[in-house]
Amino acid sequence: MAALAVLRRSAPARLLSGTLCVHSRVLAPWRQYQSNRHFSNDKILVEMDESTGVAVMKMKNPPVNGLSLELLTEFSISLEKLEIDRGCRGLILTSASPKVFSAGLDITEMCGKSAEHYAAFWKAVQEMWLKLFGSNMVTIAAINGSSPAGGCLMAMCCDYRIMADSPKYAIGLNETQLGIVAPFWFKDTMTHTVGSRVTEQSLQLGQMYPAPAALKFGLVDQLVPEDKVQITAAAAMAQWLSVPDHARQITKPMIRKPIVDRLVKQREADIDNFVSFISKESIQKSLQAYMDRLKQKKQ
Ligand SMILES: CCCCC/C=C/C(=O)SCCNC(=O)CCNC(=O)[C@H](O)C(C)(C)COP(=O)(O)OP(=O)(O)OC[C@H]1O[C@@H](n2cnc3c(N)ncnc32)[C@H](O)[C@@H]1OP(=O)(O)O
Repeated sequence: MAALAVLRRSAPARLLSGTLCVHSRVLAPWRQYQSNRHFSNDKILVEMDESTGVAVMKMKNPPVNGLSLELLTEFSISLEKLEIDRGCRGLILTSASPKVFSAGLDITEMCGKSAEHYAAFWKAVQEMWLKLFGSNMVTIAAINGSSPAGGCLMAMCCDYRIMADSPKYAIGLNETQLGIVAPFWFKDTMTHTVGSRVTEQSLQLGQMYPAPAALKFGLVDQLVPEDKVQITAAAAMAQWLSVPDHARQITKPMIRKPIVDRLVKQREADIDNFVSFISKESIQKSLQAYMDRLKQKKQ
């Protein structure tokens, strides 16, 4: 079954055998979507180039692309659509806002809300991670601005990261600076990207790295001038897509599946941990103080 799934993604419909072409008729509803070159909802815009099989997904939640429940939900639905679309082989993830890729989780979703809300929010964060980190497609992050915490997580989920070459833009998992703790799967994702030693230090210090520093230890793979980020991502994607899909798609989970499985096994416990941690009065105070500091910075 797994091999069939891989084959179904890797071969364009016209190259498939009779049996699989019958499947394409069964899947008529998404073929309707396939004919659209663009689809968008409030927070996510997708532009699909059917000639290359590459979708560009833009987060659009101004001013800073905070990962709200709404954005995360739309993100997962959009990614799911692309994942089952046999015409789509690659995803470029970027921001519709200049200067910020994503400010990470929307802190207002974690302040002064009910336990039910926190649980729903955290489930959506998990879902985003499971879908993006576990994607069968080639995923490239075109990081066109700052990318703290959850924004960095999203970028690290991708197969390749291209960032705007400016010391004004920083990336990293800064959770401890907010008085909160990145969960084990954020840590696993960073370890997967840059190794244990850098992760240990970065996570404890909640360190944000200007783009040039991030390149030095492999948190990002390539820096290019800000106005070249998208075109470079498209070129890198073409290179990744020159590898036969079936071989690449069997290789990727050899490394990622054990990491995905760790969260899958502990999803409910991880939600309970988050809800109990974030509901603590001391944590709420800490987040509120951080939000106040962000606002004061402007005055
Ligand atoms: C407990 C379990 C672990 C949970 C794991 C948590 C993961 C996370 O992702 S927590 C979020 C961490 N994110 C940050 O620390 C980013 C904070 N933001 C910034 O550093 C900056 O905003 C920036 C570099 C992303 C952009 O800077 P700039 O262009 O100068 O924009 P402003 O700082 O003026 O922000 C504009 C506006 O947006 C509000 N805001 C910024 N970040 C967030 C956020 N993450 N959530 C909610 N709101 C955010 C900021 O307060 C400003 O609001 P107004 O003053 O009302 O305009």
